[in-house]
Amino acid sequence: MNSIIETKDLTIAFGGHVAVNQVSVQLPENQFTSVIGPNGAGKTTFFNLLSGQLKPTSGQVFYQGKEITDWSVVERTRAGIGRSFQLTNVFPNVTVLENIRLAIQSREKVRFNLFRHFKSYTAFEEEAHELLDIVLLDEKAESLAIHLSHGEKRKLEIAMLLALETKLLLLDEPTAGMSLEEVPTILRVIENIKKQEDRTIVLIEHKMEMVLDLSDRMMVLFNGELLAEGTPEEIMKNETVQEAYLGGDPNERVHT
Ligand SMILES: Nc1ncnc2c1ncn2[C@@H]1O[C@H](COP(=O)(O)OP(=O)(O)OP(=O)(O)O)[C@@H](O)[C@H]1O
Repeated sequence: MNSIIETKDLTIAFGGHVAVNQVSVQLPENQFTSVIGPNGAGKTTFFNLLSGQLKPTSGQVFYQGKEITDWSVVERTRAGIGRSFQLTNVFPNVTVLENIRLAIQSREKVRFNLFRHFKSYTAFEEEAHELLDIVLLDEKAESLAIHLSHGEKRKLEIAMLLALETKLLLLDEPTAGMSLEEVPTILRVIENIKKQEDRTIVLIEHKMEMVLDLSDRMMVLFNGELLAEGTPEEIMKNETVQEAYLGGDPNERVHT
């Protein structure tokens, strides 16, 4: 199995506090990996190190076999690493469809060269509808982005990542702040993306039970360290994980 991203002894310290401590892990291509761990375990910091928002104190990051430790966020984005952010590139007073179309257009502009023809406006729109279908948002295509619910905004954010042809989607707790009714649909969106070739999802989730069935792999962070990595089954059986994360009770899956 090829790894899309790999870290070697990845470490970052803020002052005296080591937030990510010597994490060495390989995340396989075209799989869905969830990153779990209690508050302050270092999950978001680990993501920031993968996306380039933070530079490590020591250690390395490799993407598709190439070392990218010193690459900027922009370089990583261009290479296909996309981090979900709170809709910083979304135009609130523009329709959902237009937002996606503009993202596709900007992607094509970056790639434009003499040997490639620009896609037509209709082709952009068709692709935008396809992406909205994947994130279960096509019925809101004509709504202004500003009018979307919290959950719908998260879906739009994911569609934007897809529009930019992101290969590695780093999703930081997409279910956070969602209503109970919205949570299952975001999980269905993840299932839809999993069916696509050339997409790898790595997702931070606080509640292990939420992603247990969907995950191909899981990695558990605890106090900045990688406690375990493996299939959900392996993680559930792992005694260190049970003791540290689940308080020693194998039936107690949910961390709150
Ligand atoms: N910029 C920073 N400066 C100082 N300390 C930081 C900084 N960013 C994170 N930390 C600390 O690093 C540790 C890990 O934080 P991080 O946000 O990565 O954890 P987390 O697992 O994502 O937690 P949560 O589930 O609460 O989001 C915490 O103790 C946090 O206070």
